[in-house]
Amino acid sequence: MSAAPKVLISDALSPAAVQIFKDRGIDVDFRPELGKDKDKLAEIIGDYDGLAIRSATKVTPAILARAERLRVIGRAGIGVDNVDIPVATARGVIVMNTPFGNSITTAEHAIALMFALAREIPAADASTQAGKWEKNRFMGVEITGKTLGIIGCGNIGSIVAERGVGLRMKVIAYDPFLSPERALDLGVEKVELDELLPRADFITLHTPLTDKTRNVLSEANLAKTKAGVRIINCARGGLVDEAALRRALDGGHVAGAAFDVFVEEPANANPLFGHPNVVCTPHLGAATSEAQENVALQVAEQMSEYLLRGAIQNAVNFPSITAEEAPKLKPFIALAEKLGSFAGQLTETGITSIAITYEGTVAGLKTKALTASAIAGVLRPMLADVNVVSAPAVAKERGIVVEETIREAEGDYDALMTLSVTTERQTRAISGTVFAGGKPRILSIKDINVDAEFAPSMIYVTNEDRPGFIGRFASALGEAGVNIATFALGRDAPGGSAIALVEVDGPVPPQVLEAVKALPGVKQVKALSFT
Ligand SMILES: NC(=O)c1ccc[n+]([C@@H]2O[C@H](COP(=O)([O-])OP(=O)(O)OC[C@H]3O[C@@H](n4cnc5c(N)ncnc54)[C@H](O)[C@@H]3O)[C@@H](O)[C@H]2O)c1
Ligand SMILES: O=C(O)[C@H](O)COP(=O)(O)O
Repeated sequence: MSAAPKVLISDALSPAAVQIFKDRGIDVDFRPELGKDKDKLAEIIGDYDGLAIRSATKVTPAILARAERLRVIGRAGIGVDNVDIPVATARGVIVMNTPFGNSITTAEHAIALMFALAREIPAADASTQAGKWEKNRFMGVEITGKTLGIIGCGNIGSIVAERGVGLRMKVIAYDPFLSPERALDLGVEKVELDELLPRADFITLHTPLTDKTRNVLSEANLAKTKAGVRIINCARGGLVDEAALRRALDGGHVAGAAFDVFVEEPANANPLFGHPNVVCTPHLGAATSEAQENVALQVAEQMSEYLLRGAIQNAVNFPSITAEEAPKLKPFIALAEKLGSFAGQLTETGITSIAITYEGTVAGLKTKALTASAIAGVLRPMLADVNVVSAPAVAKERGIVVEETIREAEGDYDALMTLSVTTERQTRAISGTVFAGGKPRILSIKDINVDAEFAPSMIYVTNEDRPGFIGRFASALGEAGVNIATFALGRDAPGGSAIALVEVDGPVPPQVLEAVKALPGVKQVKALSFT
């Protein structure tokens, strides 16, 4: 029996996660202090199959380089900007998050910060508790009837929008991906950024930090805002130019700012600190017991399902596969991998494209996962480290075009998969199916029908279809002491091109291949191996 998978929790997750892992039979180490100790994390990460994190753990290329066993990173929360996704993907590590578990809590924090700004609650609280009773110092603004401008109206932005509507605000939103129907449903007016900036009394940000959203509130855009605007950022540091915002606050154009997230975190110093109209919290957006319980339970379940059953949910670098789909996919993943491996082992020049056609029942499965497996199979003979997660990215990086076609069953088989690999010299196609019992089977090679199973040790021969070849071929193997286990033959036409696919017991010595190659009519000979 193989050893139980091992998971490291390197961030302050709810202990509920530990219990889930234990209940599922997974070994778990709860070391929340490691999120801040990258050297120690690098030292021990090589022992783990899974890593569960929040935002304190930075999963850098240096950490990933030491993570030899790592199969999955689970983010108990939404933002995965603390994980180097391309490097994780290239190393075949699934990265999953919990996209909804803390949305309500974070939206509530944005609303709480909006009220804190409108009524200067933190400053009034400090003054009152200092015994000052400054009743005339704090003059707030009403929320009702004000315009709330939302930048990024996804999960959290939408909840903020609903709350804003409930507070009798006029809600406008800038989000290129917000459909007019969804805006109507939410009671939100969809606007362009240049319209939102001068209209909003309160602006709240709810986009991820990307190259497009970085500094969305730049100096120039801050200058376009309405005088007296109040700005709330509960999404990510870097969406607002902090230094420019400080100048706008000092100059009085911006009336207040409430920030939960900062360019540098932990934010021990920041340009916004010390301004009387600034309210700050230390990245508390997701910090409620409800949200933390939600994300911890969810991430532990998702990681366990992947490590134990191969089910993939909420991965940011691989298509989802449910626990029900995983066993149905398994034999086709093996078929895709083996078809790819067949083509990959025969390929000697640069690959320009890989095309996969799915016919019949297999077309209804998660073909993206099958395609990824086929690509991994093609590339592995050349790049040993590639796996099903990293393969699509590796192919893209190498300029290999990947095409997927899905169609109804046309031939004799309920499910048929055909893989064509085009190189600088030729296109080679191979088809297969899965027989009862889950066994992958080859059905045709280069449009020639051949019926064979994949075996650990095989010899593939293409030759001219002439009398006497089979006898000479079998004798060559027999004389070299190579025992034939199964023998599959095919040809396109009498006297045309023929194929022999032979399963042998044990590895094939190179001199045997040479001897076969020297037989009359032989065009190509190759030893293949399928594990
Ligand atoms: N402060 C916290 O503790 C906390 C907690 C949870 C989430 N967050 C952060 O909140 C952010 C939003 O989370 P979500 O769950 O709503 O994500 P989401 O993916 O559901 O929504 C993001 C929205 O931003 C939109 N968007 C993308 N690029 C845009 C652009 N250039 N301009 C305008 N809109 C754009 C998208 O279309 C999408 O609708 C994430 O960055 C997340 O990490 C912070
Ligand atoms: O993206 C998120 O989910 C939030 O930023 C929460 O981060 P945290 O888990 O570190 O509180």
